[in-house]
Amino acid sequence: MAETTISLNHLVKKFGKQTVLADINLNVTKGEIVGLIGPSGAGKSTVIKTTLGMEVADGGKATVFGQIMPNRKLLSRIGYMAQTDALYESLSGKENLQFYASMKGLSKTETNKEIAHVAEVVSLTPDLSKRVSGYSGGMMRRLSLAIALLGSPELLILDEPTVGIDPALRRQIWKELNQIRTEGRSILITTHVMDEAELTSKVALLLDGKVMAFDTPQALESQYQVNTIEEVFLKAEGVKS
Ligand SMILES: Nc1ncnc2c1ncn2[C@@H]1O[C@H](COP(=O)(O)OP(=O)(O)OP(=O)(O)O)[C@@H](O)[C@H]1O
Repeated sequence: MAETTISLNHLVKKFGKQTVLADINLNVTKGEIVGLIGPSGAGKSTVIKTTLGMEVADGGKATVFGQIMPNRKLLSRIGYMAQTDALYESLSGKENLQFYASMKGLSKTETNKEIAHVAEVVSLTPDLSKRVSGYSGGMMRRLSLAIALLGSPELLILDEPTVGIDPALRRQIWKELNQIRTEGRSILITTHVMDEAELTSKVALLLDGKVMAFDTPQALESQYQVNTIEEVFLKAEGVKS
């Protein structure tokens, strides 16, 4: 059986009186890209934050690499890209990467090699010496993604990594994500871009605080008798109301 990287069992999360996650069950196995989709406000970021232990669950269990989260020791094995960028704007792109590489414990040689690679993946090589305060929103997203990729983590958790990124570069980034998958590493990714959901190993559709559907894109399309994940999404939402 494939090794489980993330396992969410009956996860519950409330904010005050609002139950955002009612009963989340989801597994991500080694070498798999799992796409988390759902309407705005469905709780995708909350799933991610609870998985990482940044939010404390009100019920259920989140394990990563077989260990209950939060667990600080595991964080060095996880590359996380949040929806909001955590960048040092007075530093250059390269200095930001160097800072995060040192946080991840990379050696000087590894740091140089890794920075060259991740900057290339997100097409930031010519802009690395510029201060981040002069970056566009899309460039900041790309730098955040490059930081998450640093050190080849076994697990990547990416919250809408391709927002504000043009189609050609998006394609290049997905090429890298596929490469990561073939290396046996795992990815949990949220997206609003349904074309991207088609590229995942499995799609989890989040509705009403639950995972309403979880399967390969092809299986979901045949189950809902449609041709695209976008139609699955619309049909699932329609069935709800
Ligand atoms: N820290 C918080 N305190 C109170 N409410 C919160 C908090 N974080 C999230 N929520 C609420 O939980 C719900 C789910 O938010 P979340 O950001 O997880 O949704 P999402 O599916 O990621 O949305 P989007 O696609 O728009 O990014 C929303 O109603 C939001 O207002």
